[in-house]
Amino acid sequence: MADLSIEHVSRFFGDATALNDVSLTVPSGSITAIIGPSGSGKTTLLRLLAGLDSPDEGTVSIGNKIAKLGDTALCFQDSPLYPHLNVWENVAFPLKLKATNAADEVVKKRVSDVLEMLEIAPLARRKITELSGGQKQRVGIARALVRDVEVYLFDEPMAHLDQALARDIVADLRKIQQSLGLTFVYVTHSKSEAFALADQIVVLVDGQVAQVGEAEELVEKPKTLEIAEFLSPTELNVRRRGDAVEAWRPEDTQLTRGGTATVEAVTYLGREWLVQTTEGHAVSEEKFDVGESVTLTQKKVFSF
Ligand SMILES: Nc1ncnc2c1ncn2[C@@H]1O[C@H](COP(=O)(O)OP(=O)(O)OP(=O)(O)O)[C@@H](O)[C@H]1O
Repeated sequence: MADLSIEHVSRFFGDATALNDVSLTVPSGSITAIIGPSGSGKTTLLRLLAGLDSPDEGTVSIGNKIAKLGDTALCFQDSPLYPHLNVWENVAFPLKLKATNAADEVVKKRVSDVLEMLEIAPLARRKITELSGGQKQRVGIARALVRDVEVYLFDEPMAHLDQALARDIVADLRKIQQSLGLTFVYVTHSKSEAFALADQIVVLVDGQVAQVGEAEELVEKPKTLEIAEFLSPTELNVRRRGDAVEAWRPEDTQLTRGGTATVEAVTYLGREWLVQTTEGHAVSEEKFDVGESVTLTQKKVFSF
């Protein structure tokens, strides 16, 4: 297994620059998540890695060879499954295409193993039309993982699933990747999926790599206001003084009763309350009432 290297890759569509001089290494045997605002170039990058599109500038290589179609397996949010084939046949399909060099027994073993790992072995004989959304997506993932390739690519595979289902599948994916030492590139809108899965997270902004790091590093030391805003679970508090910008998360803001700020709105977040005041937002374990006077104390401030 070899590292995937993206070197000085740019992709233009007419006047639009979808990717601008992107360089990145995806270490073999690890998961790299690619996150970023809508339109930042995530899907464009993944299509280049899959060999479905070519860069206008730069190279994508695996080890010391330029990557080509077939070196990677791609799983989409709505992996198109063949409705006339059952689960087993759908998963075996990519291997059957190569049947000339894959013996029947090898195919059987590989398909059984993958169905087992994704906990869909009992569904092997079911028709695709008889599956739930989550089960279908497990079949789509199985059909990518059944292939023996250098890198597995995922484009928003959980986009249409509810959070609990997505969490279960993400946990299984992580287990499979770690036990087999596979290399994954995983594009997602979901920060929590990226945090749960990835060894390395790449933040793309406007077609450029804005920051690369582990989850904690990105959350605690965002390089730009845009990254801090993107990664904050709730709307950041921002103060501008000339060119200097300070920002702090509502989660890092303590709220006490009495003071110069007035509570304007209160939203229940599940376990805590988002309290919006005339002097900024705070997340509090205690409930405050609209109209109350409060004081906000910042526990951690980012300066940009
Ligand atoms: N085939 C195309 N023709 C023209 N412009 C394109 C094409 N594909 C992508 N773009 C543009 O390139 C930019 C990056 O698009 P891309 O789909 O890669 O972003 P994304 O980060 O995946 O977005 P989203 O999160 O919304 O899926 C966007 O401005 C998009 O409009």
